[in-house]
Amino acid sequence: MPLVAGIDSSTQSCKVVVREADTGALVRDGRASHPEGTEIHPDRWWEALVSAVDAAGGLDDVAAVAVGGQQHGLVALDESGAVVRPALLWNDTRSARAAAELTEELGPRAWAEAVGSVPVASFTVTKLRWLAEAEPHHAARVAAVALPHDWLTWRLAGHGPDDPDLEALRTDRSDASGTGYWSPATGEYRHDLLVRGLGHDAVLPRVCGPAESAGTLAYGPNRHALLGPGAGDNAAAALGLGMVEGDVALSIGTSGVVSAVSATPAADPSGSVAGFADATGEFLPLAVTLNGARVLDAAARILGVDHARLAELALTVPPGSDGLVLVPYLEGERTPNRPHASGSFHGLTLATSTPGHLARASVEGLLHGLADGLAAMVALGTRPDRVSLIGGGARSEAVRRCATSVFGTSVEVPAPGEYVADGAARQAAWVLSGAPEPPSWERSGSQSYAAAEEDLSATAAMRERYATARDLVLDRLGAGN
Ligand SMILES: Nc1ncnc2c1ncn2[C@@H]1O[C@H](COP(=O)(O)OP(=O)(O)O)[C@@H](O)[C@H]1O
Ligand SMILES: O=C(CO)[C@@H](O)[C@H](O)COP(=O)(O)O
Repeated sequence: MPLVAGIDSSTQSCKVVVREADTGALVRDGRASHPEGTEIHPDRWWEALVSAVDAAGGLDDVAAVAVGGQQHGLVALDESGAVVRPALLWNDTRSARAAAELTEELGPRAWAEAVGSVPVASFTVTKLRWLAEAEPHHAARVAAVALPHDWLTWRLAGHGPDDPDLEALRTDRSDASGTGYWSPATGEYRHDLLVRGLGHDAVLPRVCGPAESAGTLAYGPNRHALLGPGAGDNAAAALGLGMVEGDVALSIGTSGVVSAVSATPAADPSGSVAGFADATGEFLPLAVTLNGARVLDAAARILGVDHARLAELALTVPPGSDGLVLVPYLEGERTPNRPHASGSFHGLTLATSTPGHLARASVEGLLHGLADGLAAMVALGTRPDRVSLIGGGARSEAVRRCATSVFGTSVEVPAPGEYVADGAARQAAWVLSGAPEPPSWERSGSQSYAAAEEDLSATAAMRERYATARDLVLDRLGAGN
């Protein structure tokens, strides 16, 4: 039976799965860490990919490969195929002023109509404007602009400084829709918006269809495997989960993401919802926070405990943390657009000054950010029939249980796994099959967390208290200068 590989080059690590193309059965997997930071040379991603592939037993026997990846990161290439400067990642907020300028120039409604989203600092077009203003010598050298997954796919096809064919760059609809210069509604690039950011035109990766081959692998001895077009990580996760309309995914990775499959493109002039495309030919409106699982990492660090103990502590305290609220803007925030904000605890009393309260308020704070995102999606027409929790943070028992009270609904927790890498593998199998639909792969082992009566009765008051606290935050010292 042929094998396929799926790769997830995400913010904190690279993960590889090798699966049977027909059944989706897991054959082997591997992972490797990425360095910390919001500015990373793409060579570090390549090195991690090579290590993760080695850990997964190599790619010699696979018939197709696809790459899912963190969205938006700016990979600027010169004429010789060299990377012009380290990539600015989706969670690098230095382009916040450029985002505000660009939004003001056209107006939020025009941006939403043109490209489905109002650009915030995460979007590639704002990073290009920052580059043009702050490092004009680098901007002048830019001959092509790619995203993390486009660049890795290009490298897997054997390109790079030794074979710098910029015209061979490929991407897909889902990741192109996070650039700020591609329209999910028309399926066309807006080179005028690219020029508005960068100051001049550049080669952009050709946008492949959902199951179109992006070329052939040139990695080690394997020169015959097909390359899939890849996808942005959220669209890859949707494919890995087999999401259909009515499914909402809450992903708690480095980012917090609420996403839902839709048959129509979204265009939200308020900027809360990004109107992205998915990896199957449909659309994937989503709302993203900068503060996902790292809020849990920070709370565990403050308390000097590991994740398991953090969860135990959190679950000693009732829903609503007796009024203690964390506004979790530890990295600034993207939804709402507050790139310079810092985090704040509100409602501290002698009674709430306990490790348990701090733990539960931290878990609830990150979930409130996602609940606000879901509310914005619902206002635009999303119908959440089933809510699933994925990403590293979903491994926490406290996240699972607190989610029922913050969201006021039951949640599904799919069996712990690498759904972005799985989605990339499923895309690879789809490309290999040449069929009109992706292969149906069975998924088992979901757990259901039902909302208890006392959880549900706390929801409205908690949401209201969070909404009051949400606006009472200080900017980070020195931020925005
Ligand atoms: N059991 C756990 N409880 C809470 N957080 C966890 C747990 N396991 C992993 N994490 C957190 O999940 C994050 C990594 O999740 P992942 O989805 O792989 O992120 P990304 O895709 O952004 O690289 C890390 O911040 C890590 O600390
Ligand atoms: O910016 C977005 C989507 O718009 C993020 O979802 C990134 O794509 C990073 O994802 P993770 O590494 O947190 O999974």
